[in-house]
Order: sequence, then structure tokens, then C-alpha cells
Amino acid sequence: MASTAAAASSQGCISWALRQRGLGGGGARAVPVLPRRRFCVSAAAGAGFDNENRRYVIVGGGNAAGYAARTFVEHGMADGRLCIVSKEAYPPYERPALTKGYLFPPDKKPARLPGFHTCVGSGGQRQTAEWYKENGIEVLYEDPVVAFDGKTHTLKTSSGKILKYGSLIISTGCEASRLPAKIGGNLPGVHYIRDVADADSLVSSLGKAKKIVVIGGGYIGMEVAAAACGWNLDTTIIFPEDHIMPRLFTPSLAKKYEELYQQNGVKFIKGALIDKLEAGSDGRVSSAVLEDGSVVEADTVIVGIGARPVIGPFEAVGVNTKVGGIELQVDSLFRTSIPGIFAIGDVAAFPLKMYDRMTRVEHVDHARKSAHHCVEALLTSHTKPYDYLPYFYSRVFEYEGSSRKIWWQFYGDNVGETIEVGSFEPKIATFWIDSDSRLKGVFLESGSSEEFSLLPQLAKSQPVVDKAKLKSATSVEDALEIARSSLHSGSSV
Ligand SMILES: Cc1cc2nc3c(=O)[nH]c(=O)nc-3n(C[C@H](O)[C@H](O)[C@H](O)COP(=O)(O)OP(=O)(O)OC[C@H]3O[C@@H](n4cnc5c(N)ncnc54)[C@H](O)[C@@H]3O)c2cc1C
Ligand SMILES: NC(=O)c1ccc[n+]([C@@H]2O[C@H](COP(=O)([O-])OP(=O)(O)OC[C@H]3O[C@@H](n4cnc5c(N)ncnc54)[C@H](O)[C@@H]3O)[C@@H](O)[C@H]2O)c1
Ligand SMILES: O=C1O[C@H]([C@@H](O)CO)C(O)=C1O
Repeated sequence: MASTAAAASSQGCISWALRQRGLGGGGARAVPVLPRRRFCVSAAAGAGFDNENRRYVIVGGGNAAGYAARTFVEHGMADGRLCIVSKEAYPPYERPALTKGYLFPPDKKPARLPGFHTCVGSGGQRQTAEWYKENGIEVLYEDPVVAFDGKTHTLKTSSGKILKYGSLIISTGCEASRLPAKIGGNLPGVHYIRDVADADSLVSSLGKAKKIVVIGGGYIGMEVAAAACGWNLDTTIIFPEDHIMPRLFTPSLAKKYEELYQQNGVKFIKGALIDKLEAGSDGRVSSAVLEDGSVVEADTVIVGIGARPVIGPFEAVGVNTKVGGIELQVDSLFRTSIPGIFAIGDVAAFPLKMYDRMTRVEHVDHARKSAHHCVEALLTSHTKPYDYLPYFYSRVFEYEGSSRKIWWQFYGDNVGETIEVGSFEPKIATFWIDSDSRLKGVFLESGSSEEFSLLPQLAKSQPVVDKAKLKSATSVEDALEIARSSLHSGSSV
């Protein structure tokens, strides 16, 4: 690699960069095939990688970046052409593992890297650091992009590298929302979880912990509290709403999960906000004080109060503030307002074709699919709009010896009235049905793989269902059969 780079002249770099400018709006057009070359190092830059021109640059080395890299490789367009600039110390990995297998107790074979690099979460190849090298992909680790100039096509990294790009894909994801420092949000023993470094820090606290408080009743709260049961810790979940998973679960569905957690010893404090986190004499967190003045002791606190898109320093590519927070706005081919610049995964607000609205999805299935769709559109001439079917899932209590594993999937839109069938013994289903009797969303706990595979068909087709019949279903199997038969009634979308 070094010899190829050394052979490239600085003059070559400049003319290559000028040719790149013409590439522009990417998505819809085929990208002209440029001479295959390795990294182009200007004479002035000497060794090192400064002032290079790179044909394709991905900023962010997370889930979406890993799947994007795979698509570049599949098209034979990675080798010597692709660079990933990452804030983290590792190549892209399957982030969902961090609150699942990663938090298994030490004697229950916890997941560790390199075991869960992308793309193993979807049954693909495990892309280790060697995989990137073998495929000629340059990865800059622990060197986040701190500045961006769309006019000169340049990025600046925290170490001072200046990178010139041909096309740019932004996949900076989200960051955990934090409790303010002034109320104890940064005390030692207070954890947020977004990356491997956070998970390592949490595991080290769990090893010493006795009493933990989990703040937030969403995905992180539910997954971390279940993990804490595996470590036999006294666990309390505190959140402001009436029930857990308020973004998705109905009150009745939530109640079933809450009961199961309670059977595992987890305590709930609902409808409560944190006034402050207090430190003990050793400076570590020692309690959570609630707004009503009550105090809950804790030697470890895990905060899961949502996530925010990481848009800085890319505001100039165009932001959307209507969907929720500030996010980078893209079209159905993941193109931002600046030609040649794309955004994928958690950070991007995109048109959700099937429901005809803009949305942003903070889940891994979309990270994977948006990456694939964006890179395909960039590298080929296809202009097929992204047509995403929302899919969320969770799995908890998976460690060996747990009394009851939980695994659920949801497809579609959780709008309209709901019909719930079954209980944990043995499985639960919830159907969301709109005023035209169309099935809009479907949830299943503990289904078989065949049953789970029916869910996307239902949510995609949105068949008209016989609500009375569904309500009278005697089991989840029965309810799924009724829903399946409505697929063939000829009234699907
Ligand atoms: C603990 C946890 C568990 C999860 N579990 C599930 C699950 O079970 N199911 C599910 O569907 N979804 C889950 N998710 C959500 C899922 O992981 C995300 O939707 C997915 O990771 C989004 O991919 P992304 O590439 O857009 O962002 P990320 O995977 O977050 O990657 C973004 C990357 O960009 C880097 N970055 C940020 N700014 C810069 C910069 N300026 N320069 C360089 N790099 C930068 C970040 O460090 C990070 O590595 C989970 C998320 C978390 C945090
Ligand atoms: N299985 C999965 O899909 C999965 C698992 C883990 C994490 N994630 C992702 O990670 C990100 C973070 O997850 P999360 O659980 O933090 O977000 P979330 O949005 O799922 O839940 C946030 C919860 O925090 C609570 N909350 C909000 N503001 C609060 C406040 N000021 N004080 C106390 N509680 C407050 C609410 O109970 C809310 O439900 C999300 O993008 C999520 O999709 C997904
Ligand atoms: O999508 C996922 O990827 C990881 C794991 O399967 C990778 O091994 C995980 O726990 C998920 O839920």
C-alpha cells in the first residue's frame, strides 16, 4: 500500500479531486469508474495520510458503516477507494449486543469483541480489523471528524488530518442523552451506554455493585435491568411515565412485562422524575433523590433516557427539526441537500414511504438496510426509493439459568386500537388495527421462527381483519391464523 501511495504525485491528487467535484449528487447516477488507486499522499504530506483525496469517505464507524462497507466490497468498489473515519477504537460492531450478551455475568460466557463485529447480527461475515485491511479499506480509529467544509470537500479530524472526499456518507448515529452534571449526571458510578467503552465501564461497576438504580423505562432500561438480575443485584427502575416502553407498548402489554420483571426481583418506581443524584463520602454516586423528596440508595446508576442524533459538524448539509430533535434530512436515496453527501442510520430523517411521512428510526434493522440502499444507489444507477417497514425487537434474560427468556418482535406502525391475545405462558401477541379495520402493526413475544416470519407479511400488506374473530381467538396460534387468512381476502394494500 505504501509503495502505491508514494508513487502518486501531488499533482495527481489535485486533478483527481477536481474530477471528483463533478460527481455531485450521487444517488441517482452511476459513479464514473476512476482509475483504481490506493491512497494518494501529497508530496508535502510526506508519509502519513494528511491531505489525501479519498473517493468515498464514511464518517462514523458504527452499525451502518459496517453494512455500508460490506456493500462497497460486494460491488468491488472498496479496495483503495473507501475510508471510514471512526471515533471508536474498534471496527464496526453490532451495537445491540452491548445491552444483551455483553452484560451476561462473567460465568455465563459474555459476548466480547471480536465476536460480534458487523455483519454477524444478520448472518453475514464477521468484519474484523483484518477484513478491512484485506479489502483495502482504510479505517481511521479514535480520530473523530471535528470540522467539515462542503465547498472544498474536506473534513478535519481531531488529530488534525485533513481529508478530501469524493462522496461522503454520514453515519454518526446517536449519542445517549445525559442527566445534567449539576444534578449529578457525571458522578462516578453513573453510567450511560452507547459504545464498548461505556459497556466495559458498566461491567466493571456491576462486578462491585449491590444496589442499582436504572433511570428510564425504555429499551436500555428494560435490557439493563434484566441483565442486572443475572448479576443478582438489587435493582430499581425509575421513570416518569405510567408504564415501561411507553413508545411502543400498550399499558396492558407493559403490565405483563413489569410483572415478569417483578417476579425476578426488580422494583418499579413509576411516574417519578429525578431531582438529583447524590455522592457518598468516596465521591461515587450513593443515591437518587426523586422530585417528591424520596431517596433511593444506589452504588451504581444506569441512565437510559433516550438518544440524540449526532449531527455536528454537519449541520450545513441540511437539518430537519420536525420529526424529533435535530436530525440530518435526506430523500428516499439518502441524499442530503448537498450533492454527493449522504446520511444513513440513526442520524437521518428519511421519507417513510409506506406511511407517507418523514421519520427517523433508531434501530439496527434500519441502520443495516439504509446503509445497503444508500451505497447501492450511489454505486449503481438505481433510483428505487427506500421502502422501509419498521421493525423493532428485544431479547432479555437470555443468559443460561434464567427462569424465563424474553424475545419479542414488532413490525409496522403502533397506531389504532389494539387486540391483545395470550400471556407469557406460553406467548403473547398484540395487533394494532386502524379505523378501516386494517392491521397496521403486530407484536409477538416468544414466537417460533415461522410465526415471526408472518409478522412482516402482515404489517406490509395491512390486510383488513375481522376484529370480532380476532378478539375471540383462544390462543396466539389461533389469532395468527386468523390474521394470516385475512392476507388472502384480497383487501391488502
Ligand atoms: C446499547 C444499545 C443497544 C441497542 N440494541 C438494539 C436492539 O436490540 N435492536 C435494535 O434494533 N437496535 C438496537 N440499538 C440501536 C442500534 O444499535 C442503532 O440503531 C444502530 O447502532 C445505529 O447505527 P448507526 O451506524 O446509525 O449509529 P451507531 O451504530 O451509533 O454508529 C455511529 C458511530 O459514529 C461515531 N461517531 C459519532 N460522531 C463521529 C464523528 N464526528 N467522527 C467519527 N465518528 C463519529 C460513533 O462513535 C459511532 O461509532 C441499540 C443501541 C444501543 C446503544
Ligand atoms: N432493543 C432495542 O431496539 C434497543 C435496545 C437498547 C437501546 N436501543 C436504542 O438506544 C437508544 C437509547 O435507548 P433508551 O432506552 O435510552 O431510549 P428510549 O427512548 O427507548 O427510552 C427512554 C426512556 O427514558 C425515560 N425518560 C425520558 N426522559 C427522562 C428523564 N428526564 N428522566 C427519567 N427518565 C426519562 C422514559 O421512560 C423513556 O421511555 C435508542 O435509540 C434505542 O432505540 C434500542
Ligand atoms: O442484532 C444483533 O446483533 C447482536 C448479536 O446477534 C451479534 O452476535 C445482537 O445481540 C443483536 O440483537
